[in-house]
Amino acid sequence: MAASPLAGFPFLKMNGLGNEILVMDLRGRDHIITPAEARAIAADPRSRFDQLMALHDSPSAAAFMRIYNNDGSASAACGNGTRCVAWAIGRDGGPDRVRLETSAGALEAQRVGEARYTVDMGPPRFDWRDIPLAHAVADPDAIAVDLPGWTAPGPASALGMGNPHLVCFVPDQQSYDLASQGPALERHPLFPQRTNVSFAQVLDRDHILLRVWERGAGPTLACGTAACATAVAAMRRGLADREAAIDLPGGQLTIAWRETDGHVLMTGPTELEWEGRLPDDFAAEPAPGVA
Ligand SMILES: N[C@H](CCC[C@H](N)C(=O)O)C(=O)O
Repeated sequence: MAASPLAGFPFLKMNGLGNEILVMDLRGRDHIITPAEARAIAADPRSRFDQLMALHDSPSAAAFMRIYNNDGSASAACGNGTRCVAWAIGRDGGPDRVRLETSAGALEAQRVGEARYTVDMGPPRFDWRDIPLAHAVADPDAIAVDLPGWTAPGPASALGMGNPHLVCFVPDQQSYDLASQGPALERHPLFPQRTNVSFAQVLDRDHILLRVWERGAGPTLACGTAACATAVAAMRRGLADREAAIDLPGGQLTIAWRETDGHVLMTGPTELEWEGRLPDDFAAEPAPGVA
């Protein structure tokens, strides 16, 4: 098997509140990581990730980001990963403010501490075609998500942050096991591209407990776009003010839904764990019939 153009390629192993992020800078290269390569990289404990952030050349930003889940699927948004990319571009005297392009639009990240960033994640998407949903719904905040043998705690919210989100509000996290319902809800027929699944417990108008089953990655310690989606859904329901602290298993994000332009601002930390290289004999055999 021919050596992959990724053989020996460097990476940064980072995390955003424990959400495991790999950053690979492919700017100046013309290789686009395939789903099979992403899965092979994730399968190696030395380069494991929840999401892989691949940086490519952009005419209008520091980089265009291709985002991969560890199942090889693509996403147009990753909040924790975006903070990590901003740190990587800004390290060693780089810029404190970084513009990044994605297939869902441009993002601006601003350093607000040594390894802490505020990212303008853009506006939430409520139109069914932008989330996306399989069809129009009467009320995106009244989605019935009962499953065989499981009664949802109430009507859920469907919205997008460049990626799809289903937010279920629960009276207490202890009595709802996300791991048992996550896989089915991720594949809820209303979501043609699957969805990220959030169980949110509103503690106060500025404080929400959140657990997330991520599309293409399963349970993670934190999910930035889910924190954005959950905060917006709570605000739309009148359960939270325009800024809230979101407590995830990995730590806390602050989310603000700005009145002036409707953009969602996410603030949180980044962490560099190690710098590594893919094996010199790295190769990924695509699954038969799959790219
Ligand atoms: N699993 C998500 C992408 C990563 C989102 C999450 N890690 C974040 O920090 O926003 C999706 O397929 O839409």
